[in-house]
Amino acid sequence: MKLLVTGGAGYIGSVVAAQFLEAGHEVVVLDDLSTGHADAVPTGAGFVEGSITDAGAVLRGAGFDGVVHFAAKSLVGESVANPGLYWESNLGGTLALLEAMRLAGVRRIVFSSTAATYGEPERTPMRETDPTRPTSPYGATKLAVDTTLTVYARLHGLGATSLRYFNVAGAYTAPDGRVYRERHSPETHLIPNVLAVALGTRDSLSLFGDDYPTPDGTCIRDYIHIADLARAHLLALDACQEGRHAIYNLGSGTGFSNQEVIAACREVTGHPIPVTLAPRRPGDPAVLVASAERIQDELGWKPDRPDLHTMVADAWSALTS
Ligand SMILES: NC(=O)c1ccc[n+]([C@@H]2O[C@H](COP(=O)([O-])OP(=O)(O)OC[C@H]3O[C@@H](n4cnc5c(N)ncnc54)[C@H](O)[C@@H]3O)[C@@H](O)[C@H]2O)c1
Ligand SMILES: O=c1ccn([C@@H]2O[C@H](COP(=O)(O)OP(=O)(O)O[C@H]3O[C@H](CO)[C@H](O)[C@H](O)[C@H]3O)[C@@H](O)[C@H]2O)c(=O)[nH]1
Repeated sequence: MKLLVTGGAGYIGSVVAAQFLEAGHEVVVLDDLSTGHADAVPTGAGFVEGSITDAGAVLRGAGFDGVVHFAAKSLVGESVANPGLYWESNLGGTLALLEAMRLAGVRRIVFSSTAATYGEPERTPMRETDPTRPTSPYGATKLAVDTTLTVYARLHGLGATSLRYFNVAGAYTAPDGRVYRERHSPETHLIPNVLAVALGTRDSLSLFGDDYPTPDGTCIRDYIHIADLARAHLLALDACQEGRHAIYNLGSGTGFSNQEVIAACREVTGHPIPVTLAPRRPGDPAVLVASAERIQDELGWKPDRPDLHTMVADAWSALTS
């Protein structure tokens, strides 16, 4: 297939683009480099520097079979401070992309949705049928795109899949030896921030809260290895059916507390990793753990690397090699 990968210069999009190339597909990356890096675009992919609002010029008459859509603003805190930017980029940008697809006759899309569409969970593990009450504009814009995809599938015959990622971690080494790793600036995610202390680029890890109703008082999250997550996109694109919008959670199904993550990082790096207790971060639910049963049942996906130690070790070796 000939595929457009929006956001393919970012952490997740670059790995998925690499895996699609490995599987023999033709890939063009569309990325405005607002948070991504041109040198993350895999060798062999075409690259257009630009916004998803200009997707029409790329798609028109070019024979694309599908779009894999990662391009988005994705910082919860920034979305609270500047919701307009999130509605404009995430919902407005995606509407422009969907219209460009409709006009160019491109019939399949796989979309990066998020656990943040659910908000505070009513039960654990979380299922796709659970209520969606996002607690941030970021989660709300992603949910609005999910809803729009349902409508485009029903009214315009689009084949759409939303993958609701939980906490993506680790690094990917492609068969050609190239290493893809997380490079956000600012970095808000826990594992890269903990590893930055071991690397010496941060003095200590600010731990946001230790008074949550969990066994050790710190938040619990469901980490999924970037290689496992990326593989799900290939299955999802193959399974897209015109007129149907499917939604799948993507997590490993096991929760680890922030303290357990820090302990795993100490073990992998051999560094004591000093921690400074900080106030809770607004909007952080105590526990987010996925039920990934639906994608296991319907697409046959299951994680090969659910072990937290492996994710941390892969992230660490990508940082230090
Ligand atoms: N990292 C996670 O744990 C996580 C969890 C849930 C969902 N997601 C979603 O996955 C996707 C990828 O996340 P990531 O961690 O790789 O982020 P990232 O910031 O590394 O990648 C996003 C890419 O999109 C590009 N981009 C942003 N807006 C654009 C626009 N308007 N036009 C063209 N390109 C644009 C950026 O330059 C960047 O290369 C996002 O949609 C994010 O919301 C990520
Ligand atoms: O320096 C840090 C960074 C994070 N944390 C804590 O570590 C946990 C995980 O935080 P992350 O920022 O790594 O991940 P989130 O669970 O907040 O968010 C991620 O997963 C969400 C869904 O679960 C959304 O999809 C979101 O886009 C994605 O970044 C939270 O308790 C957070 O407060 C710290 O204590 N210190």
